[in-house]
Amino acid sequence: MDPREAAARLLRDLRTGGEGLTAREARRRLEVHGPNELPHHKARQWPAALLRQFTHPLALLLWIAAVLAWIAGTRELALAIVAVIVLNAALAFWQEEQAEQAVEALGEYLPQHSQVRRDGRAQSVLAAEVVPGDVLLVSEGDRVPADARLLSGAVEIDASALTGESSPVERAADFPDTAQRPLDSSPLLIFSGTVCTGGSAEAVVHATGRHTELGRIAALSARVRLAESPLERQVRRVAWLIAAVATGVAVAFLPLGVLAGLTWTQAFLFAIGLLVANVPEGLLPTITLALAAGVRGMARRGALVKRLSAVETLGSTEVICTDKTGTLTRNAMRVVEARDGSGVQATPRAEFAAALARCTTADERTESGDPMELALLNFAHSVGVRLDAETRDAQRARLFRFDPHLKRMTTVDPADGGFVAHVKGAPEEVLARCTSALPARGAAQILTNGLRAALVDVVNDMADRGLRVLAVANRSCTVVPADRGAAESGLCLLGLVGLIDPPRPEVAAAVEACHSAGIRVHVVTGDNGRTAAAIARQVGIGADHVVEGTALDAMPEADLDKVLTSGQEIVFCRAAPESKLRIADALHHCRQVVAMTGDGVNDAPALRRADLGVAMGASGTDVAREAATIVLTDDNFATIVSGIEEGRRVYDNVRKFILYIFAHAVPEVLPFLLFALSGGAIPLPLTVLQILAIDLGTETLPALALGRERAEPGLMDQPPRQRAESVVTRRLLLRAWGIMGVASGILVLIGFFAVLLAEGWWPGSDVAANPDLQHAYQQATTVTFLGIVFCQLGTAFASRTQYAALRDIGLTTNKLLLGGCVFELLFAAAIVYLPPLQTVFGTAPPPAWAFALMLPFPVFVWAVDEFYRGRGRAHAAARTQGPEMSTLPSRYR
Ligand SMILES: Nc1ncnc2c1ncn2[C@@H]1O[C@H](COP(=O)(O)OP(=O)(O)OP(=O)(O)O)[C@@H](O)[C@H]1O
Repeated sequence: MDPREAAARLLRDLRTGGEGLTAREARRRLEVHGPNELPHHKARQWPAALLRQFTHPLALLLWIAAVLAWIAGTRELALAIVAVIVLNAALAFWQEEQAEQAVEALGEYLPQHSQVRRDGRAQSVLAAEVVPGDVLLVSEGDRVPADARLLSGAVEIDASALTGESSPVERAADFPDTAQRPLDSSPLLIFSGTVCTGGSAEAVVHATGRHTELGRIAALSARVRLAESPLERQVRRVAWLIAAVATGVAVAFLPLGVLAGLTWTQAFLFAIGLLVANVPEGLLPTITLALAAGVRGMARRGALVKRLSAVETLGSTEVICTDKTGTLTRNAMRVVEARDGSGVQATPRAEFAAALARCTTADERTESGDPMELALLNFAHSVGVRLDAETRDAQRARLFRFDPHLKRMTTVDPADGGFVAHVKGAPEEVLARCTSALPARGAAQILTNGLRAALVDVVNDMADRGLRVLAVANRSCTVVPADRGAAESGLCLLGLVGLIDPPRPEVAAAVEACHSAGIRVHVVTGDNGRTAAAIARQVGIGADHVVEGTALDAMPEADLDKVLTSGQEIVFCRAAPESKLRIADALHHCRQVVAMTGDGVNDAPALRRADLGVAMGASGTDVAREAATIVLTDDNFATIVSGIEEGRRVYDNVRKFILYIFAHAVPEVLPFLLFALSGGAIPLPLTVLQILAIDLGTETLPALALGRERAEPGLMDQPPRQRAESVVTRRLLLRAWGIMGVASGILVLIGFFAVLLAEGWWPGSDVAANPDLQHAYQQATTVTFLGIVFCQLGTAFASRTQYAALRDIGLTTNKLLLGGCVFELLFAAAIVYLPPLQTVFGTAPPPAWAFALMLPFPVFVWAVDEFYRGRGRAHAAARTQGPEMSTLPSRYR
């Protein structure tokens, strides 16, 4: 079948007609052709993904270490390293699978719908259920769900997803078709994956699912991999840095170890151990998983994130530019006030109500269409005028759609042998085109300057009360006007309507949360400045400055930058769709991280330009959803704020486990330094395999559990993180190494020496030569090992907060961490008490009193850090007594 053959033949070949299929036939075809989806190619890729885990550079470093250990004759160490590689690869593979699943599962939250004609009427069906032979109704903002051939109408199509060509192309049912290949563009065909950016058309579907052009291309191209986020990139860099330092330390240890009395082989093995222990190979997948968990958390709260990196960007959001209708307000419009042509409150005359009933594309019966137009239809109905949508559309002679630049819409309808143009739109636009006005009673009067001024006052008064005001006008004509200009001139003002759209109840609290989190909220709307400012103030947005669209257009870049960095909250009103792009651009230039909402086709460029494009899932167009990074399933402003909180929490948690993992470095390296610096007079307090047991065994689960920590109190009371700030800060290093690391290092050495000295050891004694001392030495290294495990328990609890006190979050609130600690202790006990493991790890059960000595270790390590954090809070509180109180985060107060 050739989709370019004559329409009638194609319809016959597809066994359908202009009225579409019956629902029953569509169901049958769905059975035959399968769902209109592209096949997932997930499972086939896993061997490659798993293999990647064994061959990434850090793993290769470990392989080299294993081979060297094997050559040096220590099979045990070589095998242990291979075990480490395998375990890590398995864990990383699992973590990445989880992350991918989290992102893939998002599709289920937001199924795409398409308009088709079935059983002779238009209806919305799941895009996955569109079948060949369906008649599609495509209009502005829709994603084309399948390959189809136009039957009537004309559309503008953005085919960039398919062809890479960025400028939209025209497609019309009545264009002559001279194209060579379909994709280059027969003017009659529209393809799955492209989007309609203007116009409307009907088209019959001829291919679905993998039989579409998109399906053919998708089958050829490999799966898109998760793009690396800046955080992951940063952490990768940190991981490399640490690997380089570990290698450096290991190489430096070689001569030092030999000088201290080790043989070259021993020193060599030791160096390898140090290297293996400190290469942070598990760091990256753990972070990917934390981000993916964040994606899941956000999806539960109604924000679908399309890229992992958006989680962290959300956390650093500084400015939100939001729409008004539907996002701040409920989008439940209702007419509450009507005025006649002279501005006096009155019940509308028949002409006025007829204009409302005709100048619309909404359908009251099916409740489809613009909510504002539905509210107007409802109002017309309440004053006695009702017109069924099909008759209205059939009678209409001409439609000039609502244009967001012109802010008005017009229909030309038949009346008394001639025609009437019905116009509605923003009052200033309509008034400027009126020459007369019709009062509630009597004949039309000339629209004098005095009356105009009075009407403007009335509009302002209504807008100040938060009402959206529309002016309605008409004009009789004998023939259908040739163009928009002719239809919309010399009008007679029929009156004004005021619509109320109450704010969403949860928005005020969300705005307040933004303010305490140091985030500014600007409103960008096509509505009147007074209305927008009134609504903004109702929900607590400052609206310190109102910028009209025309003023914005005339504003030089430098002035716009100044306004945007002034710290004020701004209402941009009567904004053209392009204004959003300009604002996004300016904020980007001022290096402010901006989340920008949008729902229309025209918003797509701004959504792409903003750091975070936020599209409306319920009311937005497919085009906006495609361009955005985040889709709100409930269109609610408050959901953005929940997303920001979630983003901050995830980022904080990444820091928490980096802190925890870093803290063990000091108590592990200090013993070696001591050994080397003492020239061997002090025996090595910790063996290589014991280090491996800590880093790659006991610590893994508590670290993962920290990635799931709940939000810390005061999280939303601090200013946004700076874009340039690294995930590893100086404060983090101070806490990890300088505070908890040093405390742990001292404690474990106390334990080690206490056991040795108690058994009669003295510096310089040869522990290998004396059998009694040999056992004491094994017990002492075991105490070092256990000491580190105990200290890390304290570190884990201290790492749970960055600023807050542990009592503020509760000791037992992270159940996963409690489980992780139990695992840590059981693992350590197995290494100390199970005979086969004793042989491998060189451990011996220490005396009971040593346990009594170690018991307070966790509390001590936690307490030093608690004291440090407490002092930080006290300092900040003292500073906030100063004049800059309001600029400091309240978590310090
Ligand atoms: N269907 C319509 N017919 C006629 N005029 C309309 C229509 N919709 C909106 N207008 C007028 O155009 C103005 C801008 O509307 P538009 O829908 O572009 O604003 P918006 O930016 O979406 O507003 P908001 O931020 O409130 O969602 C409105 O204030 C109104 O005066």
